[in-house]
Order: sequence, then structure tokens, then C-alpha cells
Amino acid sequence: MTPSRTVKFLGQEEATEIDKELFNEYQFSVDQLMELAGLASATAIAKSYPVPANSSDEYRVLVCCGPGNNGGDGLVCARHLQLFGYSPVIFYPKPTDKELYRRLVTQCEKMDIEFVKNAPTSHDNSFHLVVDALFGFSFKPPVRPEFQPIIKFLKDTKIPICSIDIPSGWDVEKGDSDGAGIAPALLVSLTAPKLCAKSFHGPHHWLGGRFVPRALEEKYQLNLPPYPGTDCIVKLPSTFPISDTPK
Ligand SMILES: NC(=O)C1=CN([C@@H]2O[C@H](COP(=O)(O)OP(=O)(O)OC[C@H]3O[C@@H](n4cnc5c(N)ncnc54)[C@H](O)[C@@H]3O)[C@@H](O)[C@H]2O)[C@H](O)CC1
Ligand SMILES: [K+]
Repeated sequence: MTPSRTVKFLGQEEATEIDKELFNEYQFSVDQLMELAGLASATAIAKSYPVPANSSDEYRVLVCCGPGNNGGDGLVCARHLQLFGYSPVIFYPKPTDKELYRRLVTQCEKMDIEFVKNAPTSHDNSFHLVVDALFGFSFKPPVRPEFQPIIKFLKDTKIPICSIDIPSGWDVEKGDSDGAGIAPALLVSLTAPKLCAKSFHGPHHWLGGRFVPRALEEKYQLNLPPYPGTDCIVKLPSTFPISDTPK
């Protein structure tokens, strides 16, 4: 029988296990993978929402960053978005006191990327896009009180949301089970989609994080689609053939 080539959806535990294996067995550093994750995210955004040619208006993007590695991906993404011609503004309410994060913040500050202190309100229409880099695959519901205002903004806003790895606030495995969560227009799944991606019905689903060694892909039977040429992202169909459930 021909082996199934449908991409695998990861449970929370398996995503964590693969992440650990990349760091411990394959000896990647967080900085390396975060740079590729953030670059893939910015590339997916640029492919889906290009800056209009010959426009003199700023293309403002609000990048909301959380306290973990998902937030780090957001800081990297903001830096690349600026290099791609966007005008990112960062909301980073709980900066992580670790050297890696301090360096990422310094890089953004030195590139004149603005940091805002207050969570935007749903009346704020000054942005063309919002990047959701609040929580990734380590999120455990419910959202703690300090992040509720920004999640409320993401639920209420009409501005297209681009989520990195997980739509924030969604259960990593059950997804948006009650339909009351945020509704991103774009999702960049990193390494492989997580089970929650089955609830994603937006128009732009990308796979990024082109750093998975072949042996690791085979060990976890990820069945990743081929990346075209030298691209760092590949488009995933919005509706997947469902073949995998966590063991
Ligand atoms: N292998 C890969 O694909 C890589 C992915 N990357 C990105 O890393 C995140 C996972 O990062 P991690 O640090 O493990 O966790 P999170 O960012 O998801 O969040 C942890 C952070 O959030 C807090 N938190 C958890 N639950 C709640 C809650 N209910 N309310 C409020 N706060 C919460 C927790 O305390 C932590 O502070 C992955 O998704 C990718 O985006 C890497 O960058 C590269 C490798
Ligand atoms: K996210």
C-alpha cells in the first residue's frame, strides 16, 4: 500500500518532544530556530499581504508578543517585516528577562521599531494587520487575566490577524472548539501543524520552519509537503484530509 502523504498534525506533547529533540539531540540553539521561525512568519505575511507597489502610505503592522518563544518569534518577525518595507509597531506587555529577549528588543529598538505600552482597543483602526505572537504550543487555557485585554482586542478587531504557530487563546489540540476564540486570517504553522489547525478556516495557511532534519521528520512521520525550491514557507490547503489523531 502507498504510505499516506497527508501532513501530520501534532498534539501538544509531541510538539514539545520534537522541539526538545531539536535543541538537545540536534544541538540547535533557540536563536537559530527562532530566527528561521520569525523569518518564515514575516515571509508568509509578505506573500499574503504584500505592501502595495508605489504606495507612499506606511503599511502599519501591530505585532503582539507574549512572554515565551512564540513572542520571540514575533520580535524576529517584526524586524524582518521592517526590512521588507512594513512599519511594525510592537506591543510586548511582559518582556522576558533573559539575554536572548533583551537582544531581540535592542535589535528592534536600534532599527527604530516603536514599542507601545498600552493594549490597543477595538476602535483602533490605524493598523493594516495584526501579528499574533502571544502564545504558541505551550499555552494552557484559560488565558490569565493580564493577557485578557489583548485577547479581547484580537477577538473584536476587524483588522486581519496573522497568527504565529497557534491562534492565541485556542486550545493547542482542541482548537476553537466553542467558536468563541480569535479568528485569524493567516496561520503560519511551524515545524508541522498542531491539531488546533484543523479549526483554522482562514484563507492563508502556511507551513514554515524549514529546519527539520530528514531523520527527525521520518522518526515522527511528519509527512511534510516539499518546500518549493529555496523557499522558507509552503502553502498548506485550507482544508486538510484528516488522517492523524494523537496516540
Ligand atoms: N520547533 C519549533 O517549531 C520551534 C518553535 N518556536 C516557537 O516556540 C513556541 C513555543 O514556545 P514556548 O516558549 O514553549 O511557549 P509559548 O510561547 O507557547 O508560551 C509560553 C509562555 O506563555 C505563558 N502562558 C502559558 N499559558 C498561559 C495562559 N493560559 N495565560 C497566560 N500566559 C500563559 C507561559 O507562562 C510562558 O511564559 C512555538 O509555538 C513556536 O512559536 C521556536 O521559536 C523555534 C522552534
Ligand atoms: K500565536
